[in-house]
Amino acid sequence: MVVRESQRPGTKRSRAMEGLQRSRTMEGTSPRSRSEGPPQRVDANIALIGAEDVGKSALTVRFLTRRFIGEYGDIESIHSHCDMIDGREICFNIWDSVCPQNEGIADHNITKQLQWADGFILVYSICDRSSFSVVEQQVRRLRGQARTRGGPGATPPIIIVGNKRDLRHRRTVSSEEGRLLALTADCGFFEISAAENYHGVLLAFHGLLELIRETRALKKGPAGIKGIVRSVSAVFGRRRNDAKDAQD
Ligand SMILES: Nc1nc2c(ncn2[C@@H]2O[C@H](COP(=O)(O)OP(=O)(O)OP(=O)(O)O)[C@@H](O)[C@H]2O)c(=O)[nH]1
Repeated sequence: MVVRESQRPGTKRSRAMEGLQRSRTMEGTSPRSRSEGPPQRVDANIALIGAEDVGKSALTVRFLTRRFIGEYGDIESIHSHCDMIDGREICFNIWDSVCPQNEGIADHNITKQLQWADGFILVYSICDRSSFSVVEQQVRRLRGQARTRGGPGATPPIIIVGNKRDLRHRRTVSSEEGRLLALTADCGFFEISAAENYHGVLLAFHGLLELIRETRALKKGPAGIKGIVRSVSAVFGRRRNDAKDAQD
């Protein structure tokens, strides 16, 4: 397991941009995926978004370090985590975002995140109804922008996470509401607690990884067929030309 950490404390926003730059570099320098046949390393860029204080950093840190440390204001940032899963090296690049202050910034952020991310984790707190509304808006915004950019089905996979399950006695959003939103928006759904255990957090990240891989495989499908058609045409085109040359 490799966990990369920045060397100095910084604000969450600046740390996110550092992470963005670092993970782009990582993609560009993945040695095996470029030169030695089938790629062994898989990069998965994941953006965590949601309202303030829902536990985005707590979930990120829990996934990266297995620990829950309670306060996340000025800690050193941790953005990338590589692990062997099913015999493959998987590098998670995690963008732990801040909640935008207004609609304009929210739209701008989503545009940038859509360009970068392979998948999204939308987080709300089960004790904070307004954070659930934020997730509803974010799903609409993501779907809307992705449709404009790339047609239907262009949104990267999304997992909705209801966090702070350990505080169920203070719950204001039921599990059914979370599940229903995920069902209607065609997203995965997990209700977990970053504070309580690591396993649920792991399942959510790995669930998203699975969806990212499926999406990539689907994207490759038609291109693969096009590639075969192109090679067949090239071969037959060459044969026709060879035959013509032979006749001349
Ligand atoms: N009880 C409980 N508290 C949690 C859980 N996850 C996070 N917290 C607490 O909620 C507070 C906010 O957590 P953060 O991880 O900083 O939330 P955030 O979404 O990154 O917040 P912003 O950076 O403000 O957007 C902290 O005090 C955490 O300790 C959880 O699963 N259960």
